[in-house]
Amino acid sequence: MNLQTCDLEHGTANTKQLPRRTRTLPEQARSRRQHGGFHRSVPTCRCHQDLFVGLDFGTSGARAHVIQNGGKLEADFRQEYKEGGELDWADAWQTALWQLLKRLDSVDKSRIGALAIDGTSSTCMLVNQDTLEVVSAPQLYNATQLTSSVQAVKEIAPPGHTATASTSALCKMMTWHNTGTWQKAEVERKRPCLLHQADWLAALLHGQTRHSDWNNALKLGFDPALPGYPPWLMSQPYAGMLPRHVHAPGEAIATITAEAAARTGLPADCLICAGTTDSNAAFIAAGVTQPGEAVTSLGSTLAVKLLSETRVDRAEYGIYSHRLGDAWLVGGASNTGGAVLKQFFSSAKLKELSARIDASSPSPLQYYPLTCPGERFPINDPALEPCMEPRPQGDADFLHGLLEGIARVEAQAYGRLEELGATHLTKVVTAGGGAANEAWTNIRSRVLGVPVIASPHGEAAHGAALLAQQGFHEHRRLHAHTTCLNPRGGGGIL
Ligand SMILES: Nc1ncnc2c1ncn2[C@@H]1O[C@H](COP(=O)(O)OP(=O)(O)O)[C@@H](O)[C@H]1O
Ligand SMILES: O=C(CO)[C@H](O)[C@H](O)COP(=O)(O)O
Repeated sequence: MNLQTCDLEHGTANTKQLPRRTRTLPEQARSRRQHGGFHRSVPTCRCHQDLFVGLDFGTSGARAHVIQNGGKLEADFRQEYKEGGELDWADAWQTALWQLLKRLDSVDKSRIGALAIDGTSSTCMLVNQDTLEVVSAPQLYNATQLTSSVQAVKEIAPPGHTATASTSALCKMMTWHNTGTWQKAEVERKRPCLLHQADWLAALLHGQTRHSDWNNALKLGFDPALPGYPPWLMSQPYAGMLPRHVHAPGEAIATITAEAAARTGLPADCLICAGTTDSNAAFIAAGVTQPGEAVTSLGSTLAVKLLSETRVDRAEYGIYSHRLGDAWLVGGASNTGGAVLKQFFSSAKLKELSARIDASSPSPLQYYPLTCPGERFPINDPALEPCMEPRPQGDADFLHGLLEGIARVEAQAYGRLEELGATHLTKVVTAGGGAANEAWTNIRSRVLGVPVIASPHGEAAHGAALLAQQGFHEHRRLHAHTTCLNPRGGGGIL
């Protein structure tokens, strides 16, 4: 496999780093044509800009990583979502965005050259494409759609396409179509369009409303191999709702708007780059480059990504392939994970009980830990019931059963990928909150039968920052002497 790539660490071509991003010239030309090309204005040397920001919007909170050229951590922050009964997710994310950017005050913001955002996959909403106001409540990554919506997608998409999964962004678009949501918004002149969580948060900074990335758009039906939307999707009556410009992750979209620059203190020529999803960002942060190596994101949920020489898309198992440059990240996301543990134990209790577990001995308990009925992968069954009974007397034994149960789901996941033709698993690098648990790491290594290590950079936000760094250097290479400025006083389409 061609791993000739753009080195995420140093922004230069390298033969050992992640796969190089490719965009077809027609697409680039089309993009510029649609936007009348990019504005040449006062040249900015950018040589002073050597810091890059990654923002990760996960399930339990948001994080910011600021890195120096080369990837060394300059600063990092975590921002919990504001508490609230019926959490207004869009408001919670937006609040966390401005809070996180405010906390960058401790950094020399004039040195920040670019920023990228990752979010949870297929989390999306309808927004007003003129004002970015939210038109329909966000549907989260694990929100199972109406059977009628899923059936309608299965009638238009190829068999096994990831968009046919009951939680896909396309099934959410189909729900908004079948319930007349977008049509009603049109009549009310709310100019609706679909954006993913990461797309929308980035749009609040760059002011453009129809942009997404290969990874976020995958479960909407975007085909990263083209790259583009397939004819079966473009012929749908709601095709006009879809993001018009789908970028390779990390590609510079625009410079920050004047309003956002004034609000955040970021420099007027700060590039806002296309983002990705949280588990792809975690993969990038882990620095995995060899086929057969994999990254398990052990956060609120369990998402696995295997660097494979072959693409595998089998929605009946919840399996899909993301593209990263010329490589395929084959995997899926389970509803099991840390959120189940959080139902029973605080992080401190998890540490205390984990230290009492003998990881070398298998737990006799046969659990399938879930917070509620419904599983996406490796079993794609919206009605799958949790199995966490019988509960033993001792909490340490109970936790051992839960950790072992989640490890078995992980092993079943990787086993399924190999059964279906993905590259043989040789090593797992762990990201997310669970990576810190040594006992769990040892349990997982025993159950998986391969070495398991914690990612050197366990936070997805680090991967997003590497994407911003890559986008900055790529943009600088393409526009060595000029910087496009947003017609609204910030940055426009590049
Ligand atoms: N020591 C630990 N052992 C196992 N799981 C842990 C530990 N500490 C935190 N977690 C789990 O990590 C999860 C949070 O990880 P994080 O990567 O922040 O998740 P997300 O981004 O999906 O919200 C929580 O669900 C918590 O249960
Ligand atoms: O479960 C999730 C919530 O954290 C992940 O965002 C998501 O499902 C993983 O999907 P992808 O592989 O497209 O990144």
